[in-house]
Amino acid sequence: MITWILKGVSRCTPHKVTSRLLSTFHQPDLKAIAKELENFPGGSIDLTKDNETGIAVMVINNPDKRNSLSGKMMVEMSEKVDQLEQWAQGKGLILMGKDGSFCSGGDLAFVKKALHYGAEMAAFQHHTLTRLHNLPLISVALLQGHTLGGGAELSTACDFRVMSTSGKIGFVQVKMGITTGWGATTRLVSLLGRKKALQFLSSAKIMSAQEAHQEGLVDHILQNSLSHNEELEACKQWLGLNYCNYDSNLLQAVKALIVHCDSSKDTSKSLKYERDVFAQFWGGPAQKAALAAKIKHN
Ligand SMILES: CC[C@@H](C(=O)O)C(=O)SCCNC(=O)CCNC(=O)[C@H](O)C(C)(C)COP(=O)(O)OP(=O)(O)OC[C@H]1O[C@@H](n2cnc3c(N)ncnc32)[C@H](O)[C@@H]1OP(=O)(O)O
Repeated sequence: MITWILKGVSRCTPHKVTSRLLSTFHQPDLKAIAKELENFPGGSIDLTKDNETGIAVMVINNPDKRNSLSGKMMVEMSEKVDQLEQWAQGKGLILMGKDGSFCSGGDLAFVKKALHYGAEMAAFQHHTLTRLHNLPLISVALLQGHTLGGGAELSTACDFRVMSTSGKIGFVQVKMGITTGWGATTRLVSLLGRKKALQFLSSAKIMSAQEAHQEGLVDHILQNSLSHNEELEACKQWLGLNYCNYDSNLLQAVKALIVHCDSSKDTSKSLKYERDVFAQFWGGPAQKAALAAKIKHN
């Protein structure tokens, strides 16, 4: 079982909203969690770095399951973020899914087997996605096809979101009987303010590209009728021409400055609160009912 360094209190009964639980866990043992997550196989996270353009592409590769994330993929994403943190020539990053879908959230096969494991998984994802968000690279999520649940959460860990005309995005967590587990509430409030975060998260509304653009969640909509590969090229151009024109040292300094100035509002408390609330609903009756209902969000 997983090692946690607990501060004073022991782990409480899940699914009860108690203020006691909200201050339970501290300092998760991420190595131990990674070892456990690796037991949930499927898919991969693939990274290519182009030293000439300074643009890397990270691909969420699990197309048979609409690029949902297995435990193993969560670990691989963390390892790829390690590599990007060390990339001296880097300027930009595109995060995308394989074969025309961005990401449909957690792999439901993993979710069903990991219903005892929400707090650990959320702690691991918070650590990875905070580091992704804070990379010294200008990051864009290329949203093709569906971006759902945890996938929508992933997209908020990038600096920008570029979407296909036919793309759809929805924070469907409440429909799945849970709250956000991968840090999207904290990031959405900071990105778009309380009102919009509340609208997205409480309605579970699935937005078209036009709607998401109007709401300010999506920064750019790609031209219609491009192939998946052409959309990637168009996204690279959008990123390259707008934001990657200058020397990598300078651009990395600009991004690091922004992260530094922004970290004056430390998100660690808010993320911790977010994962404590998530852990109370994860594995609870509402989630079990949603899983049994085999909901499709298209
Ligand atoms: C743990 C994080 C948590 C969070 O914090 O939010 C989550 O993310 S919970 C997961 C939320 N996501 C879902 O509930 C997705 C459910 N799936 C759908 O809504 C639809 O499948 C789709 C994503 C809209 C795609 O629809 P469509 O294009 O019509 O294709 P299919 O429905 O036929 O899907 C193809 C294939 O892919 C499987 N699939 C899709 N998403 C997942 C997933 N998240 N986990 C596992 N498998 C997934 C789907 O079951 C199909 O498989 P087969 O039936 O075997 O072909």
